[in-house]
This record gives sequence, structure tokens and C-alpha cells, in this order.
Amino acid sequence: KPRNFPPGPKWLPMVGSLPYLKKLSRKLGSQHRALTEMSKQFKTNVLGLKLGGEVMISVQDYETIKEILTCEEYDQRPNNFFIRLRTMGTCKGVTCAEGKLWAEQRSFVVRHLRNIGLGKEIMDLKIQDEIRNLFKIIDERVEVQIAKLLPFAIINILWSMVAGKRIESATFEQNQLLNIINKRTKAFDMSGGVLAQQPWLRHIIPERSGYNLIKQLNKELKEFLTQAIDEHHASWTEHNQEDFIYSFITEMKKMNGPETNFTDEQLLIVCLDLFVGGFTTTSSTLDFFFLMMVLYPDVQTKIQKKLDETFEENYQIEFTDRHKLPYVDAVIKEVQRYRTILPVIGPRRTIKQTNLSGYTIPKDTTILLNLQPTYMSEEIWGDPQNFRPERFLDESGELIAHPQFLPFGLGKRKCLGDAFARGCLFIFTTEFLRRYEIRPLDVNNLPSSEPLPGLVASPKPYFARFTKRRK
Ligand code: HEM
Repeated sequence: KPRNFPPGPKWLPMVGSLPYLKKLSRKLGSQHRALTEMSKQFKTNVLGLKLGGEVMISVQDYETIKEILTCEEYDQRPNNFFIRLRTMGTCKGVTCAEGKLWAEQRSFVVRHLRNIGLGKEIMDLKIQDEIRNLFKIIDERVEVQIAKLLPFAIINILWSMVAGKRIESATFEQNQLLNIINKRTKAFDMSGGVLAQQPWLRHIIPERSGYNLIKQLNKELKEFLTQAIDEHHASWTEHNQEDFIYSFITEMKKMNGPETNFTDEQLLIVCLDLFVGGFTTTSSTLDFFFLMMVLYPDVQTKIQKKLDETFEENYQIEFTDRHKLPYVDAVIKEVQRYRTILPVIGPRRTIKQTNLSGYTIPKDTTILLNLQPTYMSEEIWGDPQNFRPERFLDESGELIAHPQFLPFGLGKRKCLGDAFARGCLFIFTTEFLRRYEIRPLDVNNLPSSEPLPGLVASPKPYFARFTKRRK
């Protein structure tokens, strides 16, 4: 081990501490629980690991996580096989880009997503359109597995902002692309798994290592995104600026030259980043929200009462209405804390040797930020094991900001789709609860709220009864 490296399990030849982490993850049901448990065993908030060939630390406490999220030395992503494969063999896009490329492209993406309406009224209208489509489907069913319906609605809102149109699919519940993205979400964890730590294993176990899955996803995504980009090139005029791809092509035409980062390849990977970063995160959060409504009918009734008092029946709810309903915001926040979809965030990489909590962290160390102990800390929340939205409200019912609550991260790599996600969360939850009573199929056999782990955690599949409140 490097000198003054954080404590952690032994490093075995070739595999490092991987067998130990895997065994514990299997026993406890998820990687983040194993990391939390190990940090207790070794009495440290900064845990030192080596997974296969990758030197790694996992950080468990809020203060150190905040230090990492707000310090430039930790702003970059690991440069391993999984990350390169994820970005189709390039270091482009936003999520995995570095240095000047990342700063330039991130700022462009944020500015132009805002220009085409992210977080504004136009986004609300697109959300309302998709909700109406879902209502038509749900009204015809008695028992609903909402997890099968949400992803397509979310991706259509996102795609209509990025590419100006919905994705047509005969049977959207079987949409091939979405299915593969979902599989990818479950096949990996934030560390990138085997493909990051022992990439040579892809030659021996291409299926089990997830290699074939990502190759197939890359192929399908490339075909899909290239077709959209080509269509935009063909129909581009300087007046066509209503979606993100047109804005990017306009910039390409302005910045034409050998030095420019505004290329078709860059556009493809940015679209990939928005696609894979945006839809499983938002739809899994909504899925957890509806599950909590099934499990906590009192909370559901309280929201419905507030909605009925605040809005006329035919009024279409907008994102700006959230200020009128702090209780709804508090419930959404409590869902994100209690059943966080990203218990571990990152991954990050040290760009030089650094000092962290008295330890020496070598250059190019991978960092995983485990937020679960913060979200389940008795010191911070008092009763973290209870689902209690009121913890986000003060005595007069106004929202309280908890600095330790970081669903969208913090600092320069903070989520760039948070306005989109928060808009979807608010409008979907309020419009759905205005229209439906959401109840369990069998009160004596309630669905479990135990998450299914993965890159993004989600509820285990469950059905609920959606009954119209007004005929
Ligand atoms: C509930 C939904 C979402 C959650 C909980 C979430 C959470 C996060 C978090 C915690 C990060 C920071 C990772 C880090 O610090 O290393 C992040 C980054 C990112 N998110 Fe989100 N996100 C959500 C929705 C979205 C949406 C809708 C989009 C796209 C429209 C998106 C695109 C991205 C991108 C591109 C990054 C990488 C930013 C960078 O590296 O500069 N996310 N997200």
C-alpha cells in the first residue's frame, strides 16, 4: 500500500480487496452497505481499497464528502476501461470529459438547455402532454405497474427537448433501447464493476462482465442518435433553434475549424450523457414516490387535501406552483432521502497527490462518495429510519434547507439536469395524486420498499391499484 494510505482490508495479488468487498456486498445486499460496514470495522470515514488494478477510496461522512465535491483536485472522473467503453471509446461528452473540454461543453449544455426551456413553462407543457398520455393508459387498467410506464414518458419529455420529437414505439413497454439502458443500470454499480477493475475478464466472460451488454447498448444508441443528428443536419436553418441538437449544430457552423470541440462525435456523446443520466434517475425516483404513497396512505391523503384546497379542478399544475405546496416538496425530498436512488455518487479521481483527513491519497486514485451513512445518520436526522416528510418543514410549514441533503450533488459537477428532474417530480406527483387514489392490491401483503441495487437503485417490481378520484 502507498505510505499513509487510509485503512482498509488487505490487498491480495491481482485482485486486491475485491473478494472481500464482493463477499460483504453479497451478504448485506448492496455495495454501499458493504462500504459502510467496512468503514465501521476499520474505524475510519475514509476507507482505502484496491479493486483489481484500481486504487480506490470510499468516503462516508458529510464533511469529507463536501470537501471533495467543492475542491478542484477531485473534479475529474476515473480513466478506466468501463468509463471509456461507456463513452464509446472517447473521452468526450460532459459526464466523463475533463479539463477545458468539460468546462466548455458543460457551460454550453447548461446554457442551451435553459434557452430551449428547461425549468420553464415550455417544459411544463411537455410534461403535461406525457402525463395526459399516461392517464389514458392507466384509466383502462385496474392494476398498474407504474415502473413500466414512467420511463417512456420521461424519455419522451427529455427527447422532445433534445431532439424536438417523441420516440415512437409500437409497444413502448418493450422498447428495445430503454430495456437495454435499464439492464445496464442493474448490471453495474458506481465503481464500474469488473470492466473497471479487471477489464481483461471481458475476453473470458463477455456476458457476465457486462461487456456484451454495453457493446449492444453502444451500437443501438449510436444508430438511434446518429439518425437524429443526421436528420437535424438535413433540416437545419439558422431559424431552427427550438431543440438542443439544432443549437449545437449552429455552434458547429460558427466554430468550424480543426481546433473546435463542436463536432458530430461530441454531440453524439452529449446526447448519450443526457439520455443515460436523465431517465432512469428521474423515473426510479418517481417509482419510489408512488411506492411510498402506497405504503403511507396518510401522507397521500394529506397531499390530496392540500391539492384540492389549492387548485381548481381543470387547472394545469406548473413547476412554479411548488411554492404554494411546500408539503409536497417535503414529501419528494423525504422520498429522495429515505430511498435514495444514488446512495453512492461519483466516481471521481484525484488529479494529483492530495491530503484528505490526514491521509495521503496518491494521484489517479478513484473516489466513491457514500451518502447513505449521511442520510441515515441519527445525529443529523434524529429518527432517520422513519419516513417523515415533516423533517423538511419548519413550524410554520415552510421548507427547511438541510445542507447534508445532496440528491443532485454539489460543486462544479453538480447535476445539470436538476431543473428537469425537479419539474418532472413535482408535476407528475401532483397531477397523479389529484387524479388517482393509489392503493395496494392487498393490504395484508404490502410491497417491499427494500431497494434493488445498481448504478441507480429502484424499487422491486410492484403493482398498485390506481382508482380515479373523480368520475
Ligand atoms: C432525480 C433525478 C436525478 C438525480 C438524483 C441526479 C443526480 C446526479 C448527481 C448526484 C450528479 C453528480 C455526480 C458527481 O458529483 O460526480 C449528477 C450529474 C449529472 N447529471 Fe444528474 N441526476 C438526475 C437527473 C438528471 C437529468 C434529468 C439529467 C439530464 C437532463 C442529468 C444529467 C446529468 C449529467 C450530464 C451529469 C454529469 C455532470 C458533470 O459531470 O459535469 N441528471 N446527477
